[in-house]
Amino acid sequence: MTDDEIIFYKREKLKFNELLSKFDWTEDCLLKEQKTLIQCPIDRGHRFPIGSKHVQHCQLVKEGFSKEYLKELAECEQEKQLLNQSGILFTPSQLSDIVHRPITITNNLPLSIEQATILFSPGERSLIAQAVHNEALRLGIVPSTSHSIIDNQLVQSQKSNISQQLNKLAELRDQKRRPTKYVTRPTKKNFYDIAREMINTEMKFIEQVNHQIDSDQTKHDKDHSKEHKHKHKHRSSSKKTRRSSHTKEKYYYSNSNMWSVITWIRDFIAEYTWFWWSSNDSKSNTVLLVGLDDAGKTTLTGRLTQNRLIQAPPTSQPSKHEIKIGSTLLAITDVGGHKQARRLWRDYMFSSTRLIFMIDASNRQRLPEARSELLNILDDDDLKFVPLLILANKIDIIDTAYSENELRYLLQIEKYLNEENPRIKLCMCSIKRNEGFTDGLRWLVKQPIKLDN
Ligand SMILES: Nc1nc2c(ncn2[C@@H]2O[C@H](COP(=O)(O)OP(=O)(O)OP(=O)(O)O)[C@@H](O)[C@H]2O)c(=O)[nH]1
Ligand SMILES: [Mg+2]
Repeated sequence: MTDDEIIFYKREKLKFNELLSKFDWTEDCLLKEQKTLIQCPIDRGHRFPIGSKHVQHCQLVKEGFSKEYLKELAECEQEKQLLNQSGILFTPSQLSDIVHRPITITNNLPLSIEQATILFSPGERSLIAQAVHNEALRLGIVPSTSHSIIDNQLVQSQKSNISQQLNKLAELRDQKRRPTKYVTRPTKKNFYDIAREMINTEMKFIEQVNHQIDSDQTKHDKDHSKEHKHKHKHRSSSKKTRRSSHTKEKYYYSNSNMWSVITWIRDFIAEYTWFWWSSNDSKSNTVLLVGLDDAGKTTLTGRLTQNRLIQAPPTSQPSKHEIKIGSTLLAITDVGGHKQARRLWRDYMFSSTRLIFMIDASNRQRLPEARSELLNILDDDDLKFVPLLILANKIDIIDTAYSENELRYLLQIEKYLNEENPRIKLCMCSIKRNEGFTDGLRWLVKQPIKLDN
């Protein structure tokens, strides 16, 4: 099987399993236990192994116990009995007092369990059950020593309180973990990288010096011409020129040695290494993967390298991964996305020939932040020839995920996409569901690149 066929097969299998789980089936049920399965008398779509408690659960769900709120079977039975058979009637106004809100129903209690579930929240049901129980005790319908459903409900609500607290603590822990200190791993640089860096730094310095000299000179010229406007009209201009060249010479003199070394290195690289740059495959296929934290970058690298859904902690160090798209080998660097890490993006961009910007399409609050980071890259003149793939991830979260058209508009990337040969591409994807990104990656590797960006 080819890679594509394997991916297709896995994706279809995932969809199939999701479908099965909706009917409470599993693949195992279908393949191995066909003979031992029986049909559910309540819902004909359900099949279940003999001996399981499926029918009772199904009955409870039908009676109005929601699946999420499913309690122990015994507790449900107790609640049903109390509500249905106590014979205790509450008027709507008494009911309003119990649940502390206006009630619109016209008939009196006892409520059937279906009505109770439809009309009242679990908390309110527990208040009603408490009131019914108290009334039953008062009338002597239930013995005072009986184990009440209230106790069960208390236990139930305590259980859910504890799990809520645990969830909150877990959230807090995750929030605290995100802004961890960013540690940069020393990168291995070769001779050419070091030379390039030296040249860039020195050229910037010299440009600054030149700029400073020019602005000093202009200022000085203005003052000077004011002072000697009438007196030394002709002499001043020659002095000015001499002063100017003298100052410049002074600066150049202090840097002249360095300047000549740099010029020599630059010329050397330009003349003798063009072949090396253009033939070096790894250099021409270096991809930088950026995007806000929590967008799913590391999850993508897991998909690409291990072909499975990984759960990674927030990235604290840049990491490099090699993957093959068709016959092309790509070296993808995943630099984290939190604020400290973003400072490094630009450094890495210059040693990369292609970019991937990942967005969490389902996170509406953080879209403006993602847009501003994206536009920073798109508006950077130094990067205007670098092909950029925008992966809008997490479209499986259908409640909040933006559509492609909405994103094109909200990210303000229409103008870049409408160019004749756009250097950017937007792909809607879900790394979790393993879909939507392969086309984008293929497009990215096919883009022509300019090596000396
Ligand atoms: N629902 C959904 N969740 C996803 C998807 N992709 C990634 N996630 C989840 O998003 C969370 C963040 O994923 P990471 O890959 O760690 O995010 P990151 O961009 O590497 O974040 P940093 O390392 O902090 O920059 C994880 O909990 C993933 O399971 C997806 O396609 N759908
Ligand atoms: Mg990460």
